[in-house]
Amino acid sequence: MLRALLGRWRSSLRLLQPAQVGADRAKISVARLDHEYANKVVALQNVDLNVRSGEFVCLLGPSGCGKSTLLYALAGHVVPTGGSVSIDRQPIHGPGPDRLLMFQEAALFPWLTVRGNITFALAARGVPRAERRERADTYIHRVQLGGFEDALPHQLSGGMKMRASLARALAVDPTVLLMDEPFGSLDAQTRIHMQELLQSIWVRTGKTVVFVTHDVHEALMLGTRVVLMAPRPGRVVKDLEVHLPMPRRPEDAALNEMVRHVGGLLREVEGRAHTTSLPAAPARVPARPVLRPQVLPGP
Ligand SMILES: Nc1ncnc2c1ncn2[C@@H]1O[C@H](COP(=O)(O)OP(=O)(O)OP(=O)(O)O)[C@@H](O)[C@H]1O
Repeated sequence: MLRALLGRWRSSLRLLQPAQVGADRAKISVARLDHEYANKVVALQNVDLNVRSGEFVCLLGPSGCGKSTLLYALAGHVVPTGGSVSIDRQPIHGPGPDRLLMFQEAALFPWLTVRGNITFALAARGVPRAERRERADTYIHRVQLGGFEDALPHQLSGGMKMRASLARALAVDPTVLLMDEPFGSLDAQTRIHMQELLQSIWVRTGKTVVFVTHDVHEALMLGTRVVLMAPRPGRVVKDLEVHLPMPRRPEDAALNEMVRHVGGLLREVEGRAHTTSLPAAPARVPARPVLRPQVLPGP
């Protein structure tokens, strides 16, 4: 039984080599990305990442490893100090309507109803008035908020606000959805519920999603890929493809075996980060760090 289980999770998690997702086939292409903040912190160094259309990529790593900086570079809110980011082979020079960034806060206008928040966003994107209400209601139902169309944000729970925010994000139909720990402030049960909801919506829409988290279980519940990052300097250390069928259940045994394994990798990264002595102003590390990936068995 145990052997069968181990066999199942091992064959479901594969180490991905950069060449396996070529830039030519990628929806999002990040090449040799560097970012150094004004205070000399090297948030990202030499990051390569290609994301295929319809992938759900989770950026996982300890605090300070550059997950958000990478996400904001994709959103166009951070202008990297080196390298390039392109979407559909078009270089990114700033924010654009093809990408939508979601945060931990639902960021709803408090004076607008749930429907009003969504129709406002649709108006801002140039959706004709006649279409806005119907489209808003479609997504309100999709996130299971039917009956709350006319509720104001203060009348909603944290999870409901996040569902409203998700409905708004989906209604404007970006090509790429960028999510920065969106469920980080929710209680454990609501968080699981939101993960299940997001999964079912993703299965249905096939959106390209890049999702930042430091929670291994969340990454493996949601991701078709988990990109493990390490800090000082921020970099990618492992790119893992997750072949577990969707929808995934939080209690699934194979998923939880995988969580234990990836959790071990994360602890290794965290351990190394803590033993690294930091100079007061971290200098730029000249070469890409030597990685010794623990190669997982292939298919
Ligand atoms: N605006 C900024 N100015 C200076 N340094 C910054 C700025 N934003 C982030 N940093 C630094 O860059 C590094 C990467 O930060 P980033 O927020 O991208 O990491 P993260 O992995 O998302 O962390 P967390 O999980 O804590 O949000 C950190 O050392 C952080 O202190």
